[in-house]
Amino acid sequence: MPSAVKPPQTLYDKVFQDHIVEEQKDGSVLLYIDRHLVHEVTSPQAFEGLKNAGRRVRRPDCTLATVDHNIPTSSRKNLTTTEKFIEEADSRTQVTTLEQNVKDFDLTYFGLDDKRQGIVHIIGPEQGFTLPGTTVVCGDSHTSTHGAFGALAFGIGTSEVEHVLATQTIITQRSKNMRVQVDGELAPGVSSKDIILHVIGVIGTAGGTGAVIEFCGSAIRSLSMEARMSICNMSIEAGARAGMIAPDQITIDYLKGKPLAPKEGSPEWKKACAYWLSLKSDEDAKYDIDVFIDCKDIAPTVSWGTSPQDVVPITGVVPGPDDFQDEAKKEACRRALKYMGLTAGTPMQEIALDKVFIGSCTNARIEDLRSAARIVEGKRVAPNLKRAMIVPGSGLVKKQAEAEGLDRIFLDAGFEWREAGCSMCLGMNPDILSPGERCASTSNRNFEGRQGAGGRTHLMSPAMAAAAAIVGNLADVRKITPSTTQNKGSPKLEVEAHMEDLTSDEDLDRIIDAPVDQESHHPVPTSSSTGTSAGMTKFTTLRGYAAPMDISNIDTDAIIPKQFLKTIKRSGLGTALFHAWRFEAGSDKENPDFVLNKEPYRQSKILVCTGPNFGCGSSREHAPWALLDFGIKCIIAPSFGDIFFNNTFKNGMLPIRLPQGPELDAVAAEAKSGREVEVDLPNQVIRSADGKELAKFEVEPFRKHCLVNGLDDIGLTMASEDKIQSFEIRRTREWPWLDGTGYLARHRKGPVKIEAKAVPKTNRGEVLKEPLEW
Ligand SMILES: CC(C)[C@H](C(=O)O)[C@@H](O)C(=O)O
Ligand code: SF4
Repeated sequence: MPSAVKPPQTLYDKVFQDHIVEEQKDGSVLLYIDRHLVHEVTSPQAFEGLKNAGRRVRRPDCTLATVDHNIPTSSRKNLTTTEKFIEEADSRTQVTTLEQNVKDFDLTYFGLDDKRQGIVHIIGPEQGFTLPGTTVVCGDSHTSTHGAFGALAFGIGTSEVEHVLATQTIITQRSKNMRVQVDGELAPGVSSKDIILHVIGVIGTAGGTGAVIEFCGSAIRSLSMEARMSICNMSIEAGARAGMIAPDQITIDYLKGKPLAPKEGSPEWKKACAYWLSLKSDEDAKYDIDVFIDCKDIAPTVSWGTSPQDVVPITGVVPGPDDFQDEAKKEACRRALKYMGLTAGTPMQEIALDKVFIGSCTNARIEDLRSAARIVEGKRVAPNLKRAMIVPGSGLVKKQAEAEGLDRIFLDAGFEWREAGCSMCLGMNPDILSPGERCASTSNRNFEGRQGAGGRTHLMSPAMAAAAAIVGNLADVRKITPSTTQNKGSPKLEVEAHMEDLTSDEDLDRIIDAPVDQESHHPVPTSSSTGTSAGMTKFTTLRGYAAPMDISNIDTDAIIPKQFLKTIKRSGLGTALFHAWRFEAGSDKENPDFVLNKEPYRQSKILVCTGPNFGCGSSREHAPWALLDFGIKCIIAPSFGDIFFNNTFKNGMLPIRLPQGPELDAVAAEAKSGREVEVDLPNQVIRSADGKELAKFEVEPFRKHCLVNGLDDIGLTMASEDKIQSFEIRRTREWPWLDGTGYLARHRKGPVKIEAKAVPKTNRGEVLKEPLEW
C-alpha cells in the first residue's frame, strides 16, 4: 500500500506509520505487531502471566516459537525426549516449560526434534516468517537482525512479551531517525561483520541510543541478505532500538519460495512486492543523525576489550589508556586490559588463543559457514587450540552445509561439527569458556564473563575466526590462501533443503502436536503470579540510600549474568545482582570493595550511575527483577539501553535520565556522602534528605501516569480492543499476506482469522466496565 503521508518519510517512518493502532497526545503509540518470535528464556513468566489472568494468545498464527539458548549442541542422533536429552535441570525446565506452553496456547513450535529448530533470529528469515515492512518482536535484543528485510524489528522484555501475546500490540514511542551510509567497495578479506564492528568503533555502543539506524549506501546495497542480517543484528551493540535496510530486488529474490512468504507469482506476491519496494526512504527525508563511512577505511576488524566498541584493525596493536582523551574512557581501558589479560602496545596478531567459536545469530548462516570453510579447507586447526567449534544457526543451515560437504572440511581440519543453538555465544548450555581462556568468536558481545565467567572474547568475522583457528593466534585472513576447490553451494540445493520439511504433512503433524480448534486450553493456575499481571505497586515518592557507581556502559550481562536466567519465575534474583562484581570469582565470598557490599548501601533503594548507557545489551528483564528484588526501585544515569529502560517501567520502577553535569554531580555527591536521597515523581524532583532540591527530571507523561497510579499496560491496552480489531480488518484487506496462511492453516483449512472477543480485562483478570484511557 503506498504511504498516504505527504511529508518526506524515512523507511522507519513508513513502517511505523503503517502499524499505528492508536496514538496519544503525549506521543505514546499503540503499535500493531505482525510477527512475534518466542524462545524459552524470556517467555515462561509471560505465559504464566497469561494463565494467571485467564488470557489467551491473540494471534497464534503470527507467533512462532523455538528453543535455542539452553539446549546442548551435542548430537541428537539418540534424542528421545527432552527430559532425557538435557542434563542440566534448570535448562531442562525452561525447555519443557516452553513445550508445555506451546501446547497450552496452540502455537507453532520448532522443538529439538524438528530440523527447522535453530536460533530464533535465523529461523524467522529462513521460513519467510520475517517479511519486509512488518513489525517483528521477540524477547531478545538481537531481534534487530530482522531489520535487514526492511522490517521494524526490536527486542522486548518479558512483560512486553506477555503484552504482545495478549494483545498483539505494544505501547511505544517514536525513535529518532539515524542514517549510517556506507559507500564504496569492500576490500578483499573484509566482510559485513567488519563493517558493523567498524561502525560501532566509530559511533560507540551508545551512538545509536534512542534511534533506529537505517543502513544504506552502495556497500550495503551490494550485500546479500545474510550479510545484511549480520549488520542489523549488531545495531543493538551500537545502542540502537533497531537497524533497518530498505527492501530491494535482493530482498525479494531471497524471499522467493520461502514457506511463509506469499507464493511467488501469485496476485498476493505481486501486491506484496509493490508494497515492499515502496518502503524505501523518500529522497528528501530528514535524519536526526547522519554518519558516513567510506569502505576504504575498513580493514578486517577484531575486538580487543570488553565492549563491542573496543575494536582495531587486525594489523593494529592493543590500545592503552593514553590513547583515550577523557578520564572515564581511560579508566574503562585500564579495566578492560586487566580483564582481558592484555598489555597496551601488543600487536593483535601476537595474541594467542585457546578456543574458536563460529556460530551465533550474527554469523551462523550458510554463507558464514562457506566463507569459513574456504579458509579452512585442506588445513589443520593449530595445535595450541583446546577447542574449535562450528555451530550452525539452524537445523536447515546444518543440513545445507552437509549437502555441500562443509561438515567434512571442518571435521578434517579438526573442528567440532555441532547441532544448532546459541551455544558459546552466551554459554547458557554446556559450551563455555573456563576462566582466563581466550576465544576468537563470531558472536556479537565481548562483555566480561559473556562466554563463561572469566572468559575472554575477541569478536570477528567467520573468515577471520577460521584464519585464527589455523594460526592459533588472532590472525589476518588476507595472509591465508583460501581454497579454490570448495563447493560454493548450489542455490537449487539450498531451496530444496529449505522446502523439504514443509511439503511433508507427516512431519508437520509430528511437529505441531496441538489442538486444531481456536480455543486455547489454559491449565488452571496453581500459583499466584509475582509478575506485572498481578498488578504493580504505585510509585510516588521514594526515599532511601543511593548507591553511587561511576562505570560507563554497564550491560545487563553484568547486572545479572546468564547462569541466573534459567529461572521460570520473576522473584528471588536479588542475590544474583551484579554477581561477578559482588562476589569473588567462583565463591560466595563478598568482594568488600563493591559498593553494594558496603554500609549503608546494602539498603540502597536508588542507584546513581555517572557513566552513560546503563543497562545496555541484552533484553533480559531479569536485570530489573534482580534490582527490584535487591530493593532498588530507581536508577539515575545520563542514559540507558532502550530495552532496559522500558523493562524498568513495566516493573513499577523509575529510570531517570539526568544528563552529565552539575545536577547529576550533586545527586552523586549526596549518594557518596551516605545520606538518604528523595525521588519525588509527581513533582519530578530529586532532593537531599534535608529537603534541598538537587535536580529536576523529565519523564514521559503516560509512563508517569502508569507509575503513579500503579496501572498495568495489558489491562489498559485490552480496553482498546475495538481499535485493535479495526486495525486487523484493515491489515487483512491491505496486507493479506500477513495473516497466518502457513503451517497452522494447513491444519485449520484456510487462513487463520481471529474472532476477537471484546472482553477487556484488568491486570487482575476482572472484566472492565468502562474502557480506560491509556
Ligand atoms: C536471553 C536473552 C534475553 C538475551 C538477549 O536479549 O540478547 C540473549 O539472547 C543474549 O544474547 O544475551
Ligand atoms: S546473541 Fe547469542 S545468545 Fe543471544 S540470541 Fe544471538 S546467538 Fe543466542
